[in-house]
Amino acid sequence: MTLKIGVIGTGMIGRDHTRRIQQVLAGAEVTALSDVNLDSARAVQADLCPDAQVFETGQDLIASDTVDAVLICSWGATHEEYVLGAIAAGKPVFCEKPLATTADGAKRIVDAEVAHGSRLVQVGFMRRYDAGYVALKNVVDTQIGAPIMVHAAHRNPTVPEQYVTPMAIHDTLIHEIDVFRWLLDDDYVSARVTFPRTCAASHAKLRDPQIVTLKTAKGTVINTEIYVNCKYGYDIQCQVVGEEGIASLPEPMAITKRLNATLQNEILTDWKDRFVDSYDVELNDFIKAASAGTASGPSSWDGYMAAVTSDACVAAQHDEGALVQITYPDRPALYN
Ligand SMILES: NC(=O)C1=CN([C@@H]2O[C@H](COP(=O)(O)OP(=O)(O)OC[C@H]3O[C@@H](n4cnc5c(N)ncnc54)[C@H](O)[C@@H]3O)[C@@H](O)[C@H]2O)C=CC1
Ligand SMILES: O=C1[C@@H](O)[C@H](O)[C@@H](O)[C@H](O)[C@H]1O
Repeated sequence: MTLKIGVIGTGMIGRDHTRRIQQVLAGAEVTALSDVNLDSARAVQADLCPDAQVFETGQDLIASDTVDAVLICSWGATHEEYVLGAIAAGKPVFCEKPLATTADGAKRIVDAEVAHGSRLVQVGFMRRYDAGYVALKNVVDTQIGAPIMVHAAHRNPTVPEQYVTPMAIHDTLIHEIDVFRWLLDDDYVSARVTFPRTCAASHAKLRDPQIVTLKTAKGTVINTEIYVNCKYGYDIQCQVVGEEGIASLPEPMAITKRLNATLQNEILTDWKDRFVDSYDVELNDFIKAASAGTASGPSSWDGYMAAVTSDACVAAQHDEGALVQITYPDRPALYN
């Protein structure tokens, strides 16, 4: 059976995921598209899936018989209504991060899925599918003893003018927030933010860089530097310090050059290239599970926990150096 997928939001990542489904992955095809900008949906239809139907609204797409499963790639603030719509229709749904822009919104999705009684939602936290993180987790789980500290960095060469201080959490750190819960099999209890001097390349509405310190229930302290005007490249670093040794995330593959009297290794500049393989693997996972009427991978609960933690980090941004406690309800049995 070929899974019929409807894509809501055909901007940058919606187009890229459509390309994946149409040209890279097996077992699914894009049969429907929707975007508030209908021209964008029509352009993706023309370029990648001429047989797909273009719907005026996302809710019409979700209700259509031509759609078995839904991919949500619209702006974050619109995710909640579409995920709730897909759950109400009983259709598996892949939702790009964030699951919702507020913790309350994410909790409404958790409650709806729990009431449905089985998993339908996968959140687009693709780093869990990255070969480097998977290898790192294997070493952390089996070789370096209990983790004590994590030192991490998320650096972008530059960001658009509309990127402001809280986005460093909601848009950027959110990947670390999720991947470290998974890597350490732990939950967070507190957050603290420190701002070094703002770099010259930033602007009045963006304090960049910033350092976020998260503490987990098992006592591990995670320091993550977010620096989105670092200029030199897109660079994701992660080092886990355990009782017996240290394990680091591998660098992406790069040719080492001896050239012009220097030893050189190229550094990527675009996050799309850094995680290109993991996007393929996460969507393949979605297609497999959705074809069986369910979902696997990062869950609504993970999306909710990321939202709760993001809110705490943003509160910590407003009170530099203060320790903000992180609390959440018990995890429903559906997510054990
Ligand atoms: N997992 C990852 O690494 C990444 C995830 N994302 C997430 O994907 C989502 C989309 O990001 P981009 O593609 O970069 O944005 P974008 O702005 O390029 O595309 C978003 C599209 O959604 C459409 N849209 C907005 N409101 C809509 C609505 N109510 N119904 C239907 N369509 C609507 C817009 O017209 C636009 O075409 C965001 O939530 C973002 O955080 C984005 C980049 C990377
Ligand atoms: O989601 C993403 C972007 O929105 C964000 O701005 C980048 O820093 C991330 O690495 C990328 O994966």
